[in-house]
Amino acid sequence: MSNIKISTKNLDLYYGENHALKNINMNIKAGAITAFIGPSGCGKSTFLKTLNRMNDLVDNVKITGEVKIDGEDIYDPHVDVTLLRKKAGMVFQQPNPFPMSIYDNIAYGPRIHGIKNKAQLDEIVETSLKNAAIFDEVKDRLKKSALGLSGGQQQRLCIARALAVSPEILLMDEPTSALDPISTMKIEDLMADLREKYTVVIVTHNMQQAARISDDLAFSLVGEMVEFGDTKQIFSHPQDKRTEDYISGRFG
Ligand SMILES: Nc1ncnc2c1ncn2[C@@H]1O[C@H](COP(=O)(O)OP(=O)(O)OP(=O)(O)O)[C@@H](O)[C@H]1O
Repeated sequence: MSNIKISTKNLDLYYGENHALKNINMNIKAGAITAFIGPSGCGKSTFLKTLNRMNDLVDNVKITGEVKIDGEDIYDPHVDVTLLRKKAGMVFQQPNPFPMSIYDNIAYGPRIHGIKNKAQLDEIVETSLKNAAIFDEVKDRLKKSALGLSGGQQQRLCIARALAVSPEILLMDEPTSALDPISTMKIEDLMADLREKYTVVIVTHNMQQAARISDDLAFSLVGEMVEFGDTKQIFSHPQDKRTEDYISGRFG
């Protein structure tokens, strides 16, 4: 069990009357890529957001059960949510760079966490951009606006921004769905590089992408986790007829 980074037990989430997550029990491995697939509205994004308490920001949410990261209950009242979100960073579907320079986008998080030294910030900016495989494309324009980058570049910048605060977990909500195939490939290559160093949890509508990049796969339907396990195993021998129907395109 020592390589389990995130675990949920009897996790239920309600938006008002809407029972959006139903008794989710799973163990997410450290240093692996875990992908979530399932039809629109089945609760993939909701689940992802329970892992760094982004749902706290939504009115009328009720969460019961347990979510643990490194064995610690993240819903314990003593948890520092800012530190939790530093540990579990998020990348969204639409690239969302801040309206500021490329450099400042990356330095923003470290500055908030108290790093003021210029040399140290320079180092973090360069390393983060390199780790997100975008440094060479932007190194001569670090002081220019991030909004001048292409969509694919903006998304890699957002990944660099997430990496800049030294997270342990990356939560990625359909990170390539707004991107062209070449940018998608670059992000997939990047995720392969990030594997092992980070625990990556990704929501994707792209079944081929899930098959290509993930180690473990979860398939959900209307809030229920239908099947969860080794990606290759699920694609070759799904245990549940509903999973089989979904991955073979006979569903929805
Ligand atoms: N902020 C919210 N307030 C109320 N209900 C919500 C909220 N966010 C999501 N829901 C509801 O919870 C359910 C799950 O939504 P969620 O966005 O998690 O699904 P999803 O699987 O990520 O969908 P998609 O693939 O379309 O992004 C849906 O019924 C949705 O309408």
